[in-house]
Amino acid sequence: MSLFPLFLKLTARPCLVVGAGAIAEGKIAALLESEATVTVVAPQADPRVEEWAASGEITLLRREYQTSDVEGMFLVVAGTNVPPVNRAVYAAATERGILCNAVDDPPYCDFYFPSIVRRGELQIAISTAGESPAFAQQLRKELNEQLPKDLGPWLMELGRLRREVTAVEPLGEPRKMLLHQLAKREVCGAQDCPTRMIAREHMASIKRVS
Ligand SMILES: C[C@@]1(CC(=O)O)c2cc3[nH]c(cc4nc(cc5[nH]c(cc(n2)[C@H]1CCC(=O)O)[C@@](C)(CC(=O)O)[C@@H]5CCC(=O)O)C(CC(=O)O)=C4CCC(=O)O)c(CCC(=O)O)c3CC(=O)O
Ligand SMILES: NC(=O)C1=CN([C@@H]2O[C@H](COP(=O)(O)OP(=O)(O)OC[C@H]3O[C@@H](n4cnc5c(N)ncnc54)[C@H](O)[C@@H]3O)[C@@H](O)[C@H]2O)C=CC1
Repeated sequence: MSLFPLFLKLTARPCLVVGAGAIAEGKIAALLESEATVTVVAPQADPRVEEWAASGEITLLRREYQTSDVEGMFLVVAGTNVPPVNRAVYAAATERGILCNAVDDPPYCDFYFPSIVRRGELQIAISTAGESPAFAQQLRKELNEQLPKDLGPWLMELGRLRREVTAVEPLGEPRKMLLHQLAKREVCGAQDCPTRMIAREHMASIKRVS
């Protein structure tokens, strides 16, 4: 199987989660993290899901799923403990061209959830295409141990510098080389960091010329 990897922008996109137990809860948390507009339908909801509903972070429909729930959705996750329900959700979504994941039921998934290592805006998503979710999880833990803890703030600063550079330096080889230089991670303070000094000098020389 050859899966296509991508990172979706879900901000304000309507997403449906069917089920509100332990498994659904993790999916809802991930969708909220991506700023999706989340509707959950389930007769029984775990406490954390009830909290999200009470604080207005999600819309919770306290009843059994019905086919029309998928109407207008961008993405659907079927995470009940009743496989035939999950499969019916998948069928309804598919009929309407909506992507769906029936949790832990690969033939009824248009996409799989990856294992994620995260540092701020940096995300490393691991997929084994369902060959071994346990291995995906173990690799996540290994990478998490190895990656520096402060990569998130460092990347934010790098992004800010990159925007400064791209605002003044036109597209081309010198700009590319400078950005590669900046992206080399040095263990040093922000002010005396050689890559930042290079950037500062370069920006100053651009200003002197113009
Ligand atoms: C295909 C996929 C579809 C999907 O659900 O998206 C799927 C399917 C199945 N998982 C099963 C079992 C387990 N899943 C986990 C854990 C995770 N499973 C996740 C994703 C995926 N799981 C998708 C493929 C991902 C990939 O391989 O790249 C992760 C990465 C993300 C997430 O779930 O959000 C998350 C780790 C997150 C993390 O910690 O980083 C563990 C580990 C544990 O629980 O300790 C076990 C037990 C050990 C084992 O089985 O390996 C079973 C058998 C169920 C049964 O026994 O009946 C099936 C069904 C089947 O294989 O047929
Ligand atoms: N909990 C776990 O650690 C694992 C669970 N799974 C599988 O994931 C699935 C879900 O597990 P849990 O979240 O633990 O189950 P759960 O029992 O905690 O929650 C099930 C949820 O589905 C809802 N539901 C049931 N019928 C429904 C319907 N007709 N319409 C809408 N909602 C409905 C319930 O109200 C409840 O909110 C199960 O198939 C389980 O086998 C797989 C691996 C691990």
